[in-house]
Amino acid sequence: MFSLIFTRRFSMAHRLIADPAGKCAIPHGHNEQVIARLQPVAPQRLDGRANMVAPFEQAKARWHRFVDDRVDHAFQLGESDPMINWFRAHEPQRLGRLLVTPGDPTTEMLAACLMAKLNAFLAADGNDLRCVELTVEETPTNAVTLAGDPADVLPARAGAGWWRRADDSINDLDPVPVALSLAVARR
Ligand SMILES: Nc1nc2c(c(=O)[nH]1)N=C([C@H](O)[C@H](O)COP(=O)(O)OP(=O)(O)OP(=O)(O)O)CN2
Repeated sequence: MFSLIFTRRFSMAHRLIADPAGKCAIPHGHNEQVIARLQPVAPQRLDGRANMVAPFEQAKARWHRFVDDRVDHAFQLGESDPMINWFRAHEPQRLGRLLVTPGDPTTEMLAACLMAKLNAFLAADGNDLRCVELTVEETPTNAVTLAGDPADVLPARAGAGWWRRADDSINDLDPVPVALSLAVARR
């Protein structure tokens, strides 16, 4: 069966606090790549005319828009990271730029959330493609690949978070009242 493979790069920052003594508990950033492998839900022949599984531009447009507009330059934090409350108190207008995960935002967790999100987009668009494998290259020397169903590897308590919704959300934080965020932005 054919696979369509799309790569997008993005910048991010995160910190991993499960090991409070680890070097990764200090916020730091990476320039990463996400590589998605898409396959048709059912095997299909080339039609002998256009001979495409799907036009590249059509298959990747929604996904790359999400990566560019929402994942790029997001700050990734675990749901119980106290820095979330810091943003609530001091920069609520930036809460929407926090990508929040169940537990630490490791490369494994990001791969599972991004793969689930991409499949939510594809299903909602009525697309006959699904992401069957997704790789996040955290650094030029470290990468994580996930194949299969992200629901099988996400923590059992994770439930239905932003990664299951076909929208631009990257967290499930309560929305900040507009008046408050404008007031803080003016400070
Ligand atoms: N299984 C995982 N292990 C680690 C992750 C991860 O997401 N999954 N992440 C990190 C940190 O983000 C760290 O920034 C990267 O770790 P490290 O390999 O130490 O990075 P370096 O670039 O410094 O590696 P060198 O090859 O030694 O230069 C840690 N672990």
